[in-house]
Amino acid sequence: MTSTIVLEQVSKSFGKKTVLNNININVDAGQIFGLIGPSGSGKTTLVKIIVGMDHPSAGQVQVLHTQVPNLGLLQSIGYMAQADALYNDLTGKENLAFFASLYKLNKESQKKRIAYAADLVELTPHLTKKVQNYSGGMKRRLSLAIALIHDPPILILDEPTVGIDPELRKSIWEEINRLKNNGKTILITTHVMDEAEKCDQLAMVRDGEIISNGSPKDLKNHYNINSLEEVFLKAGGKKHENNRIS
Ligand SMILES: Nc1ncnc2c1ncn2[C@@H]1O[C@H](COP(=O)(O)OP(=O)(O)OP(=O)(O)O)[C@@H](O)[C@H]1O
Repeated sequence: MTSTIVLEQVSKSFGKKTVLNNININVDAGQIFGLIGPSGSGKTTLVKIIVGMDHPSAGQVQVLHTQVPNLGLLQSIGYMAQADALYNDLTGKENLAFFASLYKLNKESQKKRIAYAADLVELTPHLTKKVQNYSGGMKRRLSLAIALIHDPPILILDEPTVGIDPELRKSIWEEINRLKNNGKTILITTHVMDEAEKCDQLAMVRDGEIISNGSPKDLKNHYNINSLEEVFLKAGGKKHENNRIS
């Protein structure tokens, strides 16, 4: 298997506060990799470091065998941040077109990709409305569509389904699986344990450290319990053990 995202001994401090401590991660192409952990555990900081928006205080990050940060890599990464970065004065379609042009898609591909991405997140009927009139969930959906607009091989999604209703959440997950089957690498952060179940590999983050990792099944077998929720609670109490289990 080819590793498309590799983190080696990544640490990050803000002033005297260490928020990530010696993180090692390998994500293969065609894999859904889930980062799960409580609020404030360091998931977003980790994701920003992978995208190149933040620098680690120590350690190395490579995406597609290229050292991060690298401007050229942005073309290969679809990033959905936790806070929506949208232009409120523009319509949904204009937002999509703006990002498509940043990625230098030609007119024909722009049209196709906008139609695909808007349809995926069920925003087609709302494309001509200004984003300032969108609900919170619609903004999240537009952000997801933007992350997908240039058909990148790597998708990094920071809590993509927060504020999205269960039916659409289901269809988004179907699409995430389809993308994975097409060889894309998907790294996702989530608080939702039934979403964690859908990942091929998980890393549980707590207080800036990976306290446990492996497939959902590995994690459950290791702790001899049936639900990831319980694994999470149990693993949290054993922070200092070496919990590499696969
Ligand atoms: N720019 C910053 N300066 C100082 N501290 C920061 C900064 N960014 C993040 N932190 C701190 O780093 C820690 C990890 O934050 P982070 O946002 O990565 O957590 P998270 O796991 O993504 O949380 P959530 O699930 O709520 O999004 C927190 O204690 C946060 O306050």
